[in-house]
Amino acid sequence: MEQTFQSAYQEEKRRLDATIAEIDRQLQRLRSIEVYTGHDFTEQVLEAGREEKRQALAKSLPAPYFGRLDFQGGKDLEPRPLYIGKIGVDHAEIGEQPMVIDWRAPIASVFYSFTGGDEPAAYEAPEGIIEGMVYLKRNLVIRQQILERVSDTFDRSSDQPAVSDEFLVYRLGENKDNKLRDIVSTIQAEQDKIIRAAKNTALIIQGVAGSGKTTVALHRLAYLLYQYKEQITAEKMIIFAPNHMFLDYISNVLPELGVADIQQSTFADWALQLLGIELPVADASETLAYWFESAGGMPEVTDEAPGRFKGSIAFMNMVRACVESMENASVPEADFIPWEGAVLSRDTILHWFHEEYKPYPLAKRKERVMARIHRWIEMELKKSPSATVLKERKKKASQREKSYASKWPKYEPLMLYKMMFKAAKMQAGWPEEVLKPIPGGIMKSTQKDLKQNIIREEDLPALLYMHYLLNDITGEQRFDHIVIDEAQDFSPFQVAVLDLFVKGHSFTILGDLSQGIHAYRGVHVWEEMSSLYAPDQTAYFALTRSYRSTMEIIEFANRILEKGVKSDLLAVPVFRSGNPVRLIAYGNKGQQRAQELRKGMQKLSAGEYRTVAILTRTLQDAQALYERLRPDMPELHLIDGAKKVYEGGLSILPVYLSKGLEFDAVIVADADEQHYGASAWDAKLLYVGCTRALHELWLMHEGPLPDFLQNMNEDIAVAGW
Ligand SMILES: Nc1ncnc2c1ncn2[C@@H]1O[C@H](COP(=O)(O)OP(=O)(O)OP(=O)(O)O)[C@@H](O)[C@H]1O
Repeated sequence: MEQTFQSAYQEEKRRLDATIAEIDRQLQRLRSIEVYTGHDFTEQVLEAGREEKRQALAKSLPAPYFGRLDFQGGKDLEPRPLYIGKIGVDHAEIGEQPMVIDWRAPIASVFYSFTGGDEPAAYEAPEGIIEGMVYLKRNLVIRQQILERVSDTFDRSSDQPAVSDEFLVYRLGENKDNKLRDIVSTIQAEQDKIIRAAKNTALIIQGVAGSGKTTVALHRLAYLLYQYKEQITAEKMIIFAPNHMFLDYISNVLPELGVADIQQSTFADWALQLLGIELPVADASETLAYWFESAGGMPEVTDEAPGRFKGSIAFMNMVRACVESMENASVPEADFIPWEGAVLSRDTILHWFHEEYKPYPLAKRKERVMARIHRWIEMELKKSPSATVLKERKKKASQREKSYASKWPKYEPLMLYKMMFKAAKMQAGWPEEVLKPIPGGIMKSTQKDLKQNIIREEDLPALLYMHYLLNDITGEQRFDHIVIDEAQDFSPFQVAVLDLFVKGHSFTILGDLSQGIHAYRGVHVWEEMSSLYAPDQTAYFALTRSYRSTMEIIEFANRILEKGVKSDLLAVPVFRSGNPVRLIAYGNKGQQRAQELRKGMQKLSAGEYRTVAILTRTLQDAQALYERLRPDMPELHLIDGAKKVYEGGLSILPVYLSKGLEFDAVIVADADEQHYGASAWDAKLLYVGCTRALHELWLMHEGPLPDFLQNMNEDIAVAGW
């Protein structure tokens, strides 16, 4: 065995040395060509191509590839070793197979989709489906040109050929720093299917915590840019994530994959910028405090919660009806009379507005009609009997034209939205039947907000929709692709409105209903989103394997889902065993709480763990504990909603802000009945908290644990330090 390994290592070392020498040779050759700075277009294009190649070669030099696949496909007479890397490198000789194949190339899909067995593997080449046999799948760790590890995931010549998780487990066992990483070397078959799914589909991905949703979505962007390079550009792709800290946390993955310039934003920031509204969105902490910090647990969520109501398709329809009724009431009541004796009848203007310019959006239509009126005036002026009369008429007409235009309503979303909620306007011809279903409480609170120029996040879909109806969005302004992360917190109206801003329903929508702790505004079932599309416009994927945590942590979290959330969306762990979860009762005196948490954190961070977090039930708790712990732990970071950068190291944060992040070790500060009640929502909060841990999870409590944490099997959880 050792001998086989040694010979494999030697073989790969030779191949690596040869590859590096060849890449270096190509790079030196390109660098020796003088950079063209002249004005000849053809030369400029050639120079751009050379520069792109120089950069690609330089980037691939430290670690040209990470995998090898021995594949006999199509007309091959014997298996060919294919080396797969982040960047493809062509052979210097024309006609030779590439030295390194880009991980996104069709043939590389076999490296990911092959799951063992004697059946032929297949991939979709431009010329059709190519079938073949896999003989070897090998993972290689290369750092700074040094071959560090050779690991065979599948070898048909071995006694029991089966695909092993050994290399994946090795990778998952590594500690994490403050940024999410790429996973090109260990993408799993079910993830690869999502990454390579067709562009013009609204993909909805339900994935358990730690199943790689965020990571997969980012790899999908890199894949789309490679596969559809003639049709799409990075600048026209956007990722929506819940907050700036999360965007910072994921900010390394795309550059690692060689992708730049993809837009990344929160929905609110993007919407406000597009609308040209300079007001900030109201601080969400009031809303969060209402739902997360209420003394008696979370208030009941109904469809009349402001976020649920204003996020519904019913509300979208109301907004449309309002804009339509505005259209009918648009044209000023009277005829247009530029001077006594000349009349442009209202009927003619109505005809222009409602018939001739119907294809244009409202704001454009108004512009067109006013321009037409202007042309009509000019024609009429030509009929003037004398220069003096002409002068007089010109002056009058210009004043009356301005005054007529001012009677025309302003087509501006915020103003229209305010009108929609203004009771007085309703009586003055606003379609009452449309507005009647707005629940009284929402009507009142929105009127109050708008009077004070306060816009909340849940108002944004309506404002965007109004913007769309008034101005339309041209093909040029549309995105090529949109990614929505943590989509369970998005509303159907948000997605429906974003659909107007993207070409071909090209979406990656990913989330986890079990982590739906913002259910007062998000979806409760995925059908709320998939029903927006015809069946052939959407596809649904479920990811059930969880890669983040050890088996013990995943099993522990599964029990919370089963018993507390009553969900069957359970996670399947990768075979990576660690320590059992610890359930630790605080010492007798309540004031020892801070000391014991400090002790816990110090124990966990003394070893190899680089990121350790304390998760509290509320922000207030996190702030108070931070103040107590900081004097002895100056390296501790407090994460509140306003934080823009995730620094890693030691953190303290409320559990609801931990969504999307991960830490080597997690301490849940108050996992008792008093802090987490019996509701499914409390269980979801704890589920989110527990699933943040990669290697170690401790739950501290004072008094009894909630029901759903009791009677855990000893293999999964043990009591005490
Ligand atoms: N195929 C894989 N190979 C190696 N690591 C993986 C793989 N898939 C996921 N991971 C790792 O699992 C962890 C979880 O990934 P990610 O954050 O993308 O999951 P998620 O489904 O978005 O999680 P959550 O919903 O819990 O926030 C990350 O550390 C990621 O690197």
